Amino acid sequence: MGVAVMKLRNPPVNSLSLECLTEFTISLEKLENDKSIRGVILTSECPGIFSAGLDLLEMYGRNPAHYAEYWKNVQELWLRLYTSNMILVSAINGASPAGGCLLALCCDYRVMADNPKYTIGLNESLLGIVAPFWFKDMYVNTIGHREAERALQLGTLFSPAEALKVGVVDEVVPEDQVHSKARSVMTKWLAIPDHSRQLTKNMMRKATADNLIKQREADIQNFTSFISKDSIQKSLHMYLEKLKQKKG
Ligand SMILES: CCCCC/C=C\C/C=C\C/C=C/C(=O)SCCNC(=O)CCNC(=O)[C@H](O)C(C)(C)COP(=O)(O)OP(=O)(O)OC[C@H]1O[C@@H](n2cnc3c(N)ncnc32)[C@H](O)[C@@H]1OP(=O)(O)O
Repeated sequence: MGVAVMKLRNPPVNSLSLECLTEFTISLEKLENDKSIRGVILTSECPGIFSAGLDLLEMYGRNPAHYAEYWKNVQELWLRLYTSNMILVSAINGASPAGGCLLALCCDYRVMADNPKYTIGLNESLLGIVAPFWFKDMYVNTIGHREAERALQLGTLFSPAEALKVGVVDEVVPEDQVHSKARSVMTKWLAIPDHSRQLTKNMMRKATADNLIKQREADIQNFTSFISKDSIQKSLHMYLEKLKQKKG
């Protein structure tokens, strides 16, 4: 039926390393150029994790040129996903913090597994960093200004039930039904003529995408100088240590 399934596979936690981001963007571009493909189901092959978000090791202890290169690729993936002409449905089968949530938010419809261990949200403030304005814009577009304001400040990671209530996801289903539900949602969306759906999607999303397009270079510079600060590097170090200690 012209539907591709994209499975994120970067063990152990599907963090979005530079290599992973680049491969993702290229795959997406290929699908976009394949006229037989009308829809993509985005999911994960890592058990219990949709995506741990941006790779912290790409943003910690590197040089400004690396940060700039990394951020350019984060922007590129986001622009491609958010403005895709294809129908994107995410089958969220695990934890989905920060950049993981961003991937899901780019989709036209989000189905999440009903497992309270899985959480989703833009938790950047918990790491001592700040969600960029275009993450924020997409959050506001999805859940409204007040909910986004609160969730961004608190870095809230929502359980599936909470995510459904606030509108971060569209549906919560038993874990073993995430994929079948994503497929049935896709079937429904495929019934809409592409041209009218695409023009409508473009109308809804263009201003948000253009907001980044017109200041891409400045955004890269902002990110690079922000992430290079000693205080921010210290926060990231502490967060990485906390992740390590969780194990021991
Ligand atoms: C004002 C100007 C503003 C300009 C903008 C500036 C800045 C904004 C920049 C960026 C926005 C950031 C977006 C992000 O996405 S940041 C990443 C946020 N992600 C997280 O907080 C998730 C952290 N991870 C977890 O919570 C857990 O790992 C998990 C995903 C719930 C999985 O838990 P589990 O118990 O299964 O695994 P472990 O915790 O043991 O992890 C295994 C292994 O993976 C490492 N790891 C986890 N997450 C990441 C990651 N995101 N990047 C890199 N590495 C990660 C973890 O440390 C373990 O490593 P180890 O070596 O110990 O095995």
